Amino acid sequence: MSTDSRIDTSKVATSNGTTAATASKPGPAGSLASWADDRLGLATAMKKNLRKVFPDHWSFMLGEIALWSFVVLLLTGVFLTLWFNPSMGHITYEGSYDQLRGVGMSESMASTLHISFDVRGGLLMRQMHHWAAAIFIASMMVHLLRVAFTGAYRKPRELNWVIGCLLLLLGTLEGFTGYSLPDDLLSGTGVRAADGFLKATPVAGSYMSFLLFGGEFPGESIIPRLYIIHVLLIPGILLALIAAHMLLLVYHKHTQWPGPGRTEQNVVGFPMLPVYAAKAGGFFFMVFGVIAIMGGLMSINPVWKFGPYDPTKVTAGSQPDWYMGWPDGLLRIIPTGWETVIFGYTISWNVMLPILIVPPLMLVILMLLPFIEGWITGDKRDHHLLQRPRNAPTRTAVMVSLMTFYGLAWAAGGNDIIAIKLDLSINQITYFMRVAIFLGPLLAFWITRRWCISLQRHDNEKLLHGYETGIITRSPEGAYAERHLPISETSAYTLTARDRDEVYSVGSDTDAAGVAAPNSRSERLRARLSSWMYSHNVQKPTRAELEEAHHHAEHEAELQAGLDHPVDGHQFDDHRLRDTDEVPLRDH
Ligand code: HEM
Ligand code: HEM
Repeated sequence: MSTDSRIDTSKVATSNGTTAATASKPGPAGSLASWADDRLGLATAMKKNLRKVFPDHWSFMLGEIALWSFVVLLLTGVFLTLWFNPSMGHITYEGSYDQLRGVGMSESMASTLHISFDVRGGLLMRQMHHWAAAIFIASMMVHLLRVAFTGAYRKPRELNWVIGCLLLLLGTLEGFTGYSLPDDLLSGTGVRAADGFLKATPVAGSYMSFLLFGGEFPGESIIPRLYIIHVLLIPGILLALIAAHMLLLVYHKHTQWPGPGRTEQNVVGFPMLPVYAAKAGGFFFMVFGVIAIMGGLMSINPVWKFGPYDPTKVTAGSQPDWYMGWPDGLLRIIPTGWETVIFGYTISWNVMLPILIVPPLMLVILMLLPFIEGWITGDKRDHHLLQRPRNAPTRTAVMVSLMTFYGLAWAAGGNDIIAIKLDLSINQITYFMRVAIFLGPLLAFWITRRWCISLQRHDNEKLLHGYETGIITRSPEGAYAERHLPISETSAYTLTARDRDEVYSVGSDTDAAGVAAPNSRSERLRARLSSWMYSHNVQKPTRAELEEAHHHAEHEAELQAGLDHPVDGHQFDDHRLRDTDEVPLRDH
């Protein structure tokens, strides 16, 4: 309190252009704060933001895991730079790891071994860095799914979604450049694959490879270059984008789940200070702690077992880091020999499709999702209340379909491991995957959509007839019936807190003078997509239906009078439900 009022007073003094002394004499911290505020004017902004309210839900911590694991990456990464030597200069290893003594290797590999065996806490830092990288990218992906499945990417958060997609891309590249640095057999195999992918680019491929490697592969420049990309270029861009991501988050305010008292206009939650800051701070230490335990107890990337890179060797069962697995999987199942020769240039479809075409296409599709959805629905309203996945069956199904494609491609990346563990032929796995990668996503789409629609139907059942109690009663006529009791007020609110779907329809194709309306073809497409998107969705019951069900329930209760639990007739009272007949404002 006292700091607040002091900051306030000094602000007034500055804006009046006077240097009048403040009412009470500030302590050293207060003076410093006033001094800084006179020059930076941060007090007003800080005051507003410290009172900022954040809604609470477990799924909102996924973005935080990404944030805190990134901080761990920065901290451990800086430690590693103190000892890591990004040089391809050739030396003979003479360090303390017995089995590799006398073996020729690059200085970067030798320094990685040095960090692992001779630097105090070095192996812990390396392993923490590597585990943090795996967790960073995993948490980003699950966070992305949370955002997509709840419709949080709708207006006005589309740009933050796009920034998120860029973060995912850069995070993946950062991971790849990172595990290429030690120059062990596994990382060298990855770099050689990257060289092959570059060279598969039509026309410019060999020039690009020559530029990146500073001549023929592997050359002497690649590790120092990847090092600068890894410790300076990408972290710099990541930091800037994460800052933009957070600023937009504060500007838009966080979304919230619908519930009593929560509207599109307010945010219900805890203030930044003291509650949210304490929770977030505590959560940082938990993420740090988990990564430290993993780094301390679980071995990851034991480069001394792989040995130094040698272009003539590839270990059996080499696997990239998990997030690189899916393009590798596509590469493993694509039929070989798909090539076209045009004007003497070879176009290698078998490399281009799985690496240069499909993954970038997936990224573009991902980035465009909110824009495509917004265009089809014609919905231009701001959305701050989240949707349950079942209430957007087509969106949910599209996401599950994309996940299935990703999952199958990822599993194909481990075809050798699956073959060994399950004692299968690698060819059988390859043939299976070639079919599954097309059929799986379609099937997943269909099942998910039907599943969501069934859940919607189930919700309506609960609203109209209450929940099944499991109590079976027998009427005087001998008929058996299950007792239904009304659901709780909060559940009733949650189930009705959604808008009706409005199918987009095209007006007349021609105007009064018979002139074709502009874009009528695209408008027709939009209307068709919109009706496909919403078809079969179950809309929430109307007020009339609810009242009808309510009277029916009361009637039943009267009939069953004398039973020990009277049926609560107030389930559908007005104040307990969101107005079910509310028609959302729509601006096409
Ligand atoms: C470096 C990686 C990332 C960090 C550190 C990060 C961090 C965060 C945090 C802390 C939040 C608020 C808490 C929460 O909703 O979980 C958030 C929200 C958000 N993030 Fe991320 N995120 C990252 C990547 C992504 C990705 C990959 C996407 C999607 C492609 C994304 C899209 C969003 C959106 C749209 C919101 C607003 C959600 C809402 O208000 O409900 N972010 N992010
Ligand atoms: C999103 C951020 C980052 C990711 C995903 C990431 C990922 C990785 C990975 C997977 C490795 C291989 C580790 C191993 O040897 O097992 C690595 C190595 C390394 N990283 Fe990072 N890193 C990130 C940020 C940073 C930053 C900010 C720095 C330094 C400022 C840094 C410095 C290093 C160094 C020096 C190595 C080589 C040391 C070694 O391999 O033992 N990293 N990184």
